[in-house]
Amino acid sequence: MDKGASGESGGNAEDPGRERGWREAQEAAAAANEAAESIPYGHSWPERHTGPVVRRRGQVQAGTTDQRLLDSQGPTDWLHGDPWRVMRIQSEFVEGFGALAELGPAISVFGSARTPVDSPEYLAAVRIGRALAGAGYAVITGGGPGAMEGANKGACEAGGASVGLGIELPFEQGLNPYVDVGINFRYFFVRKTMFVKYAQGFIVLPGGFGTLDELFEALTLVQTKKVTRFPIVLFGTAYWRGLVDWMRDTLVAEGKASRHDLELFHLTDDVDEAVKLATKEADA
Ligand SMILES: C/C(=C\CNc1ncnc2c1ncn2[C@@H]1O[C@H](COP(=O)(O)O)[C@@H](O)[C@H]1O)CO
Repeated sequence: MDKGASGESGGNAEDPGRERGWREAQEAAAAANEAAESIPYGHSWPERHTGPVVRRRGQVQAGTTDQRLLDSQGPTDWLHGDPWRVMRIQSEFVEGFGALAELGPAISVFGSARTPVDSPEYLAAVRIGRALAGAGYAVITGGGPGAMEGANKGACEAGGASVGLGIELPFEQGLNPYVDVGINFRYFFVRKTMFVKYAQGFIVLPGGFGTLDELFEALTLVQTKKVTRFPIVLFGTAYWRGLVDWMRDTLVAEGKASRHDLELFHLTDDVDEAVKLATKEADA
């Protein structure tokens, strides 16, 4: 803001009428300020409302939010504080919702970032992406390499919508070249909301911690009925068998999950079956 244009006081030296009007407005604002801070609503304590926040007694801050915004030239540590982070988090939701709201039916495909390009798993991801595009579904991945890239490649080459929801990581990777709509997120939890909110189901290829995190987030959401009608397909029976056995023989056997929870997901090695299972609720 160019404060010099109207002088340091904020008045207008070339136009005495405007200068007087401005000063009167300032005085009225100051009086209102003071009144709000001293005897509001008949109470005897100072009170100030700033949006939904009420401050009373010693917690009342001087000035108004606008004043603090426009006058501030002080330290910049607020840039790194939580209130500012909340704005960034909010803006990530806004950007994500804005970019994906009109995507149409979609399936999120997860899998290892380390799957080699020349592996059967990469090829399976390509085939899954292609089959989903052929069935009229957009493919949403984490936008990274490996299985994510395979699924985006299949979708992109088949003319489908290929979406990558990237994540800021210490080792910068960038979105894979087959992503046609890409969003880079700072926050995992915002990104995870998008995977669920804009997909009708999940297909999960073999993967590590990141993939397991996404799988168990989805399972928890379905188990707790936070999402309904949301198929989860584990692709690669040999890879997932050990985990499923452990769920049955340990989790369920020791009463940490119900027998019915094992019905919250499907297991297959067949691309067409994976697509059919993942899309069945949306097609129903
Ligand atoms: C590890 C390497 C690159 C990481 N780059 C990633 N880019 C985007 N998304 C990622 C990345 N790494 C993990 N993810 C997310 O987790 C899932 C895969 O994690 P996993 O531990 O490999 O199973 C994946 O679905 C993403 O959403 C260098 O190769």
